[in-house]
Amino acid sequence: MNKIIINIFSAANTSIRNIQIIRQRHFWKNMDCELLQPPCEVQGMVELKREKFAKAIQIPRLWVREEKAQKVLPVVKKLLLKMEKLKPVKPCTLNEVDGREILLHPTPVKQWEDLPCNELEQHEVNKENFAFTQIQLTYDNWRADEILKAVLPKDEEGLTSYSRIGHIVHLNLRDHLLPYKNLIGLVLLDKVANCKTVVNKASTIDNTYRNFQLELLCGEPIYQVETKENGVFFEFDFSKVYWNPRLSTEHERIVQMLKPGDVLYDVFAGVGPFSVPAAKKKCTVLANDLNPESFRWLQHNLKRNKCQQMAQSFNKDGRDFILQDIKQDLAKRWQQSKEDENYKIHITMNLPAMSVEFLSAFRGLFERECHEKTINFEQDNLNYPLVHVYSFAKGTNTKELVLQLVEDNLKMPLKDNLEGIYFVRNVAPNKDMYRVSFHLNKEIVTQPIVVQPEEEFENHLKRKTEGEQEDMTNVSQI
Ligand SMILES: C[S@@+](CC[C@H](N)C(=O)[O-])C[C@H]1O[C@@H](n2cnc3c(N)ncnc32)[C@H](O)[C@@H]1O
Repeated sequence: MNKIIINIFSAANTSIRNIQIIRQRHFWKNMDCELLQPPCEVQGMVELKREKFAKAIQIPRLWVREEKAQKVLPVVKKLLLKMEKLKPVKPCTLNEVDGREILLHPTPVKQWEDLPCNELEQHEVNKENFAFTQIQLTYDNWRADEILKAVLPKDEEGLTSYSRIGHIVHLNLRDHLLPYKNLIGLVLLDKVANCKTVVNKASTIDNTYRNFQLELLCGEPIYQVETKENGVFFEFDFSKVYWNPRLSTEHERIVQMLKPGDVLYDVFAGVGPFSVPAAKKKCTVLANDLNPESFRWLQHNLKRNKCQQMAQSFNKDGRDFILQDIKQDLAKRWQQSKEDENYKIHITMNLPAMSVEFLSAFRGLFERECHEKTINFEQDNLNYPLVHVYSFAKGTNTKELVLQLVEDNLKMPLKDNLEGIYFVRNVAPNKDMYRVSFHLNKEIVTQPIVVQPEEEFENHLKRKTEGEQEDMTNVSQI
């Protein structure tokens, strides 16, 4: 089953140019036609009463003899009334003659003259074949977005999107929509194909393992899902690990950079959206996550995709992973480094609220080896990893801000070794997620951060206050 992010009011995201194209092609939006909207009494409904959506309306129709139907249908195809669970063409016997009733859209067709009359008359279909007929609309005839548009307050932003993770629909409802949460859940459960569970993000992600705190809105409390991202299968318990389908494009960007034979060190691997496709691509992978549940599913997903022989997985703090496992693997590679080596080494660090703080672990990582000359840092072709570190930034000049954050934490400016700063996604109004990609270099890995005694004392105080604040508020974001 696929994960998807659905913009349920897709027209809201359609550019003006696209709307014009749609108009030229003669597609009429049902919700622009009052007659085809749900009854106005449903506006503001908090408890879902499906029967309140029943509505009888008069619709233009053509009746044609059975033997003429095949010729006539293409002539009026663009004018058909299209709604959920409604067949616009139905068998219909009139005056004991077998024929078809063709329902037409009431926006473009108000009278016989609105039809391509000349063409129709060539098929012996004329004004007598045209009339208005009554049809009964029900809750079943509208899509989820149409139902919600009719119900939710008109003066505030409606439900614009939701995420799909296997059978789970995941919402992040704004405060003004909370009174409608049960109704929204039921409508989605009714209307989204294969949906069995609807959950709402209960609060900001405020725990170490970054998994969403979920509130079950309706359906079964089953959180074990199977989903597919970029052609790779993932299984996990959505209530216990971090998974965000909105990152699938970014995962794909990184995986596309990798070639068979490359190396990936994934510091905050989660259930493996970078590591599993990389291992599948025959890269050597060292993947780590602190959350024992993520670690378990990471191992499972490597096996599930038959690539566990390419990967080693670790369940420890990211700093220890850098200081111990990345260091050991890199040291081995650098000691055995050959002239014609052409694989690349990548390091992914996706814990955007905090990843930058782990960068200091690279400073002086090989100070001793440099000093003792067990690794030759004078050689030109040393294979320095390309680090992809993710960070959030708020306000304006966000791109400059993330670079500043990286440099502040590395305590070193990025110069030629800066590969690029890339916008990943907008996380909240005024808050963006970025990737800063840069190469480690000799200065970074051989020169430790020198902390002045006063600065050390200040940092100690700062860490202490920050720690206390975090304990008190316990709030941070993804
Ligand atoms: C934002 S998620 C990213 C997961 C995955 N790489 C992705 O792109 O979807 C961050 C991950 O870091 C893990 N994590 C949090 N703190 C950590 C730490 N100190 N050391 C290692 N992993 C940590 C969490 O359990 C979570 O799986």
